[in-house]
Amino acid sequence: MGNKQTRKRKKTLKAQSKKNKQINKTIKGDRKNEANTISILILGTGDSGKSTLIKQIQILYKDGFSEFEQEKYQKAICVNLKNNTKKLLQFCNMNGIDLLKKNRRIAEEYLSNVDVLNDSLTTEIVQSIQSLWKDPALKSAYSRRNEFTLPDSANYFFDRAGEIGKPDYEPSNMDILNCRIPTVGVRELNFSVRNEKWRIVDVGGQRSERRKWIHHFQDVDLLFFVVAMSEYNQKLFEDERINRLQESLTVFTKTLNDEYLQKKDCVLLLNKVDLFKEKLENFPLSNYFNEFKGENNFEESSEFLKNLFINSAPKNINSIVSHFTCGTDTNNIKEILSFIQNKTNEKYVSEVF
Ligand SMILES: Nc1nc2c(ncn2[C@@H]2O[C@H](COP(=O)(O)OP(=O)(O)OP(=O)(O)O)[C@@H](O)[C@H]2O)c(=O)[nH]1
Ligand SMILES: [Mg+2]
Repeated sequence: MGNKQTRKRKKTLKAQSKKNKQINKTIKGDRKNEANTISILILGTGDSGKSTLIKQIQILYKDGFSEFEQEKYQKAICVNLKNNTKKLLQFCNMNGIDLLKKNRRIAEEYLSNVDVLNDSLTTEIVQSIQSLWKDPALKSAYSRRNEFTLPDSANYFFDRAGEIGKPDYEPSNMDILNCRIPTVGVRELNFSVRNEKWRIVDVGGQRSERRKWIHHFQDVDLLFFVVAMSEYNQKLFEDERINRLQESLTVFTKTLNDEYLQKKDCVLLLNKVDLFKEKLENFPLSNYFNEFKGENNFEESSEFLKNLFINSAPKNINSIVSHFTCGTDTNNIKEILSFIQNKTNEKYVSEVF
């Protein structure tokens, strides 16, 4: 009896020890993988283009977007389209911008009847949106969008309202890149380039999200800081008294001063270069930044903003390089990521691998 029990115990112990060995092997494997992975953390204020970069990585180095994601973006695109129409109409009302006579009733009905979140995008709603978007009043409100909060891609979707309203509409990659969904929480993406492993972490950039950033500082190899250059004439969504680019600069300096980020390498992505170029024609940079004394052209204005950030970078970081980017342009992002990957590999491959 006693012998039988002892044999049973020995068998259990042996099985346990085998299991422990397996667990240790897995942990060791994970650690090895971790050590071989280059970790990037993307920071920047809300709406600067951080998640758009993650979407580009999905397109470039993964299999694009899953069915679940496509459905999520399709819903968001419809809600944003309805909501942005409402925002433009409200701005017209508040600022005494008169619509064409034929659109006044459409606008009234839209404002009182359309439930942005719950109504589906019917043919009738699409027709109203198309008619309103053609109205010079809405175009005028759109050109003054720096006075209120409207996603940068609103016009892209207004122009595609007919397509979006079709029952079999499926968002293209370009639609998804342009779709705005503010990030809440954290998203991590692992990907490989030429057999090298990378991990990229995307966080929310709005004020309420920033206190979560610190939890991700410790394991960073490379920091991306994204700035929307085109924000120079916009007010902050969270506090309309504050210039958005000024907020970005404050966050940049304060964050890079953190003790955990000392001696880190930073890539400054000066994003939304397309919108920046477009805006300069009507909104010279000197109207918003008194210190800028240059000519109102892209070269001098962009150089000023670049230096504003580079010169404000704390001395304790290891290195900082900058790139002008257009987050929605896949080729542009591919080129810049390849450049960064080559440079980073030169540094980290010898250290990490
Ligand atoms: N025109 C243009 N639009 C851009 C560019 N980069 C990003 N966008 C758009 O800007 C909007 C905001 O981009 P996101 O990537 O969601 O911004 P984010 O930094 O992740 O914002 P949070 O999640 O709130 O922190 C989206 O509608 C993008 O399509 C760009 O270079 N040019
Ligand atoms: Mg985001």
